[in-house]
Amino acid sequence: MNLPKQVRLVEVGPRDGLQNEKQPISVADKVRLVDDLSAAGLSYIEVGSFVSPKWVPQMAGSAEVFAQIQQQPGVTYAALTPNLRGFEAALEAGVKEVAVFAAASEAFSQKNINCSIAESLERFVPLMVAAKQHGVRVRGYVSCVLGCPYDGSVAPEQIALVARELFAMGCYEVSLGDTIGAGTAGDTRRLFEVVGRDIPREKLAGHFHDTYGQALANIYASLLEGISVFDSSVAGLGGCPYAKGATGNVATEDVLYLLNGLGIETGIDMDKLISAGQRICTVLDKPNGSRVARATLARQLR
Ligand SMILES: CC(C)(COP(=O)([O-])OP(=O)([O-])OC[C@H]1O[C@@H](n2cnc3c(N)ncnc32)[C@H](O)[C@@H]1OP(=O)([O-])[O-])[C@@H](O)C(=O)NCCC(=O)NCCSC(=O)C[C@@](C)(O)CC(=O)[O-]
Repeated sequence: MNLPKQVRLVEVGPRDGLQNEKQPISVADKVRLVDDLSAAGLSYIEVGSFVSPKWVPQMAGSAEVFAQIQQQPGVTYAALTPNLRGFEAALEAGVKEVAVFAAASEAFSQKNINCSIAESLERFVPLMVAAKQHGVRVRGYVSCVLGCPYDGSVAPEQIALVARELFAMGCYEVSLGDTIGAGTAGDTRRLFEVVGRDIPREKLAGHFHDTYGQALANIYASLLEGISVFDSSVAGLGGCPYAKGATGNVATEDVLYLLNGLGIETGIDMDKLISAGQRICTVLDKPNGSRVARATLARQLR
């Protein structure tokens, strides 16, 4: 199978990456991160989310972040919205693209958004109607596609079912999330093989957490299945508040290194990306989760 010539990276660091941080992060630092990422050539950045501040306190300042970032032409700045209320808040903040998120497992759906899968899909209907009225594009997520922290394994057919529902209600793309980062390359190929029977592969994306160190192998397996959109987080920031022990998303720098080595175009500048990641790690006072960034920075110090 031919690998795709171009890949789009969806940078989720400012949202998925920071949502789990316990320490307060200033709006200025979040804004700087988003601006650094657009300067590095990322064309899609998930900036924040409009969810209950009681559930995810770190995302409470998302409207201020949207107000202060320097929006660049050609860059999509998106927000996560779980319901109509979140969508309306995002709209008020000037957001032009949102994402809805469902789970493939009942237990995770309850823990994450306090309702069943069916109820979550019902909640999205008025949001989708409002999004259409306002010309806002909606991306979809399905969590727990390679295992659930509460229910264990989830059948690919169940994931296909939820993904089909999201398409049917108007999502233009659905990202399949290995929330706990436990999947293998074999699981990944089977997943896209099953989900890809009903949904064109160019409308699917991969979202891999790196808990078991398999994310790059899973991305390569996805490329072999014809997937060309991947979510990643600068410096490997993150973890999900409702998936204990799950580490961050695969680091954007590491995915870029893989893609550069395969001669696949992304339009991203590695040096600027590494600087962006290192800067936020300094702010958070935590080690850089990207192996490529660590190796590059260590070489520069020699
Ligand atoms: C969905 C709810 C709101 C349901 O929460 P609920 O308690 O069932 O809802 P509710 O309608 O009863 O509302 C409860 C309170 O929240 C308020 N509320 C209601 N909606 C909003 C809103 N949009 N924005 C702000 N506030 C809101 C509402 O007004 C009320 O306030 P109170 O009267 O108690 O003061 C809640 O469960 C929630 O916010 N969950 C957050 C989930 C989340 O952000 N999880 C992390 C992101 S998902 C993820 O990381 C996975 C992903 C996407 O990356 C892919 C992967 O890796 O798998």
